[in-house]
Amino acid sequence: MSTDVLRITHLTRRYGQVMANDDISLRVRPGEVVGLLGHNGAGKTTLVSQIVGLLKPDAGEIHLGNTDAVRNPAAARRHVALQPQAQAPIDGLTPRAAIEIAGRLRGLSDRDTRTAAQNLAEELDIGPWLDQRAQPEGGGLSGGIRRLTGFAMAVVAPTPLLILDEPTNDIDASRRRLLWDAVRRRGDLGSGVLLVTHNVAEAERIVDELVILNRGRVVADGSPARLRGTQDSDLRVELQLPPGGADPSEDSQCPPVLRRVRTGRRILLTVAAGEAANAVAWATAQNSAGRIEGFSLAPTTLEDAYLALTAQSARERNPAANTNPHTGPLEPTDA
Ligand SMILES: Nc1ncnc2c1ncn2[C@@H]1O[C@H](COP(=O)(O)OP(=O)(O)OP(=O)(O)O)[C@@H](O)[C@H]1O
Repeated sequence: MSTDVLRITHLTRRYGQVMANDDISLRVRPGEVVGLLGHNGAGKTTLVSQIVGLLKPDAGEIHLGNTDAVRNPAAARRHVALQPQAQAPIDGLTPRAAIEIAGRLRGLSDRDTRTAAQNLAEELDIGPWLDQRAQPEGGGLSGGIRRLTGFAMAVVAPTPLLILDEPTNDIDASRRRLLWDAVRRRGDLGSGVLLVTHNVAEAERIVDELVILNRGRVVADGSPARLRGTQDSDLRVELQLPPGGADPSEDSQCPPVLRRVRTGRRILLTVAAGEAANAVAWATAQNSAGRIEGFSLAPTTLEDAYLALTAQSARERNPAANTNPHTGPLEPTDA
């Protein structure tokens, strides 16, 4: 008997010549928030579609609890709630009606549904719009309120597995924070959560584990601290190059660099905390000499590691390539 709410083993799915999912294995345990990160076209939606039974794998297994989701998708769907990347089709409804309909479809009583809708409106701060009707072509309600309503529809009745596909799209900064807290709370209340996102920096705060997909493959997985791969005290020096500028951090005067990633005209250097003063002095000199347009110093984040990992994977697959679909032009050089 498995205790995992989701277990995927050696999952493979092609579209013609495109290997959309290539031998993917991952698991989500009860109470765990697992972030699934990847560039556009990395294979995230293909993976989610197979978990919820909308697409058949070419090979591999998917289990939701002890239910084989490939053989028995209808039974598996009872274990999972999904907030898809597309906006929920709620035109003609108020958020309250949409959330209550979702609750009833999930088997809640009328009374429990009403209470759940009210509580979610408070948790997500959408009370003022709860009885405002969504109109066609985006009228009546903003994209952010529609997105939050979609989240509320997915979580109105707890499920063992919750899948959220880019849940923060369109949402303003203050409500985004409420939403991240609400996602974390679903994990703390016992659901396993698979969180699909591009937002590496914000996801880092709330996930227990991360799986990084690159061109259909898992290129790294583990806790944010492990994937960051640096000491908590390490610092990031970000350099902004002038148009056509060369990377000045290759010169011998630059303090020792633990990791170096270039995305377009932006260069991210990871340096040890003890090198902070040297790094500032060196960057100030580069700035005065016009080799960079500006710089900043900040703690390292998972984004630095993510960019380095996906760049490394792209380089291994195609040593001649100089681009990465996530970041655009990229010339990574890991120190
Ligand atoms: N119906 C389809 N027919 C052919 N190719 C497809 C189809 N759906 C997806 N693909 C291809 O499969 C790969 C994975 O796509 P997928 O939509 O799963 O990526 P994604 O990580 O969800 O991207 P995004 O972040 O842009 O939503 C891409 O190369 C995409 O072009």
